[in-house]
Amino acid sequence: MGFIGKQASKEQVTLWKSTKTIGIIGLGDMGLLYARRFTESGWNVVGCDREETFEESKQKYCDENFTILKNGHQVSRCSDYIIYSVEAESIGKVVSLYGESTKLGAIVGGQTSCKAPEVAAFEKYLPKDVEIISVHSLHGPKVNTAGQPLVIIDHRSYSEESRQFVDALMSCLNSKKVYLTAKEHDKITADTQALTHAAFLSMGVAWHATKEYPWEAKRWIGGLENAKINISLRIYSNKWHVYAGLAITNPSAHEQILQYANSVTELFTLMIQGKGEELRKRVLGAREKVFGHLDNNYELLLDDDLLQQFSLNKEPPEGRQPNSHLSLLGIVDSWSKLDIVPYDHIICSTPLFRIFLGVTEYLFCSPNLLEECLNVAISDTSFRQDDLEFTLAARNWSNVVSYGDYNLYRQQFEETQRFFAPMLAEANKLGNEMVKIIFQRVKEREEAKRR
Ligand SMILES: NC(=O)C1=CN([C@@H]2O[C@H](COP(=O)(O)OP(=O)(O)OC[C@H]3O[C@@H](n4cnc5c(N)ncnc54)[C@H](OP(=O)(O)O)[C@@H]3O)[C@@H](O)[C@H]2O)C=CC1
Ligand SMILES: O=C(O)C(=O)Cc1ccc(O)cc1
Repeated sequence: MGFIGKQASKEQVTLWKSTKTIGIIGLGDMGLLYARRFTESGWNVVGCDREETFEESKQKYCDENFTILKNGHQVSRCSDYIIYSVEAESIGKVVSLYGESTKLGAIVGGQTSCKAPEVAAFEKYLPKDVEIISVHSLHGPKVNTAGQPLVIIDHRSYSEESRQFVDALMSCLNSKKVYLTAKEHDKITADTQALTHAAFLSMGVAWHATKEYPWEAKRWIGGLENAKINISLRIYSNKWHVYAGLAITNPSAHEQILQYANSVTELFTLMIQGKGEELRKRVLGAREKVFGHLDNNYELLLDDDLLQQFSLNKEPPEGRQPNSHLSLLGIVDSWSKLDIVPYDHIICSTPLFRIFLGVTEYLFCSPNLLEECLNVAISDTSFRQDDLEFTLAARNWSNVVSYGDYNLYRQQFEETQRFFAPMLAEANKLGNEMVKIIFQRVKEREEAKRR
């Protein structure tokens, strides 16, 4: 579906750059990323953080080429396109504060990860003359925006010119624009992000519970394990509210995280009951449903060798340690039960989701690997305690999300975050490298296909 008939002319964009103002409410990680990228491209940008921190913000951003204003009223009064980039939990409250100050005929959007509460707040608190075109960059603040998906939601635009203006502004990110409705966006992001985060958050809690740094223990060896460890730590190096908001505010996410907890519990139960045949049947059935459509020539996205180099251990042991991979069996079982075909969403996927899919695909589609994993699951007890902790963690995250308890979410997230704190900076560096190399590989492959 096209968002604009045709792009604005160069002259028009130059004129907008000299006459329009872009406002950003919330100069946290994502707001700052946008403010910098827009100013670098020649747009006039103003922004604010919470009013209480105005003096601090002025100091903090004194070397930047955008203007810091006192509060969202001032930003709203003078901006032609305003982006709310605040915590999902407080979007309603923040829009209720500043919405009425929006400049006559301006356009408003937001960066929150779930759009239902965001557009509800816009509809409730913005004057009717204001247009609503929202955005969502499907990546974290430290990822290069080029080539990453950027969702644009035209919820209430009144003219082609407004759409062209937002399109021209967003073009400076060089992201892949994807046009969706708010409802489509929330369903797809639940499918891709909710389960991914539930799995990696649970891994972190399980390692924390056994008081084991996985890169030190000699049991998580090999590329698949490196990917699990790096992504889990990457999530724990972000802010808790990003994951809490995304899961708690999205009703589809609740259902999916609950399914993940159930899948993991049921698979673990089959393991400890020694019901090998039943486990095998269930896992192979799920494989058929999720990966059955891939033909024999399908080239896997990732392999163990590629991921070997990304170990947090300075002297990683050689080889690969077989593992029951409960977290990965659980995800494919959940996709199967929820009728999710993860490939359908690749256009709208975050880097973490793509890596997760790559790792899962590798386990399920490489000859013998899944068989080995099922054998370990049934007959090798060395991962049982970890699998037990993992199951408890998955159920716990599901409970916290379904109760909508932000405080408990924060407490649990930050406890595990503290456990990993000494390694987060290093893990982030390595994770960035991993994301970059994998992204490059995908690009090369797409180019080769086109040739
Ligand atoms: N981080 C990520 O990976 C991604 C996040 N998102 C979404 O983007 C949004 C922002 O996330 P992110 O930048 O990471 O989070 P941050 O916490 O870094 O940024 C949010 C900012 O909004 C500020 N804020 C809160 N209330 C107000 C207010 N009344 N007026 C002005 N500023 C205010 C916060 O200030 P204070 O800290 O003082 O409260 C903070 O600086 C969230 O909804 C998140 O879900 C989307 C894509 C990726
Ligand atoms: O890639 C991921 O899943 C991340 O963890 C980063 C992220 C977090 C929140 C979003 O709304 C979009 C991307």
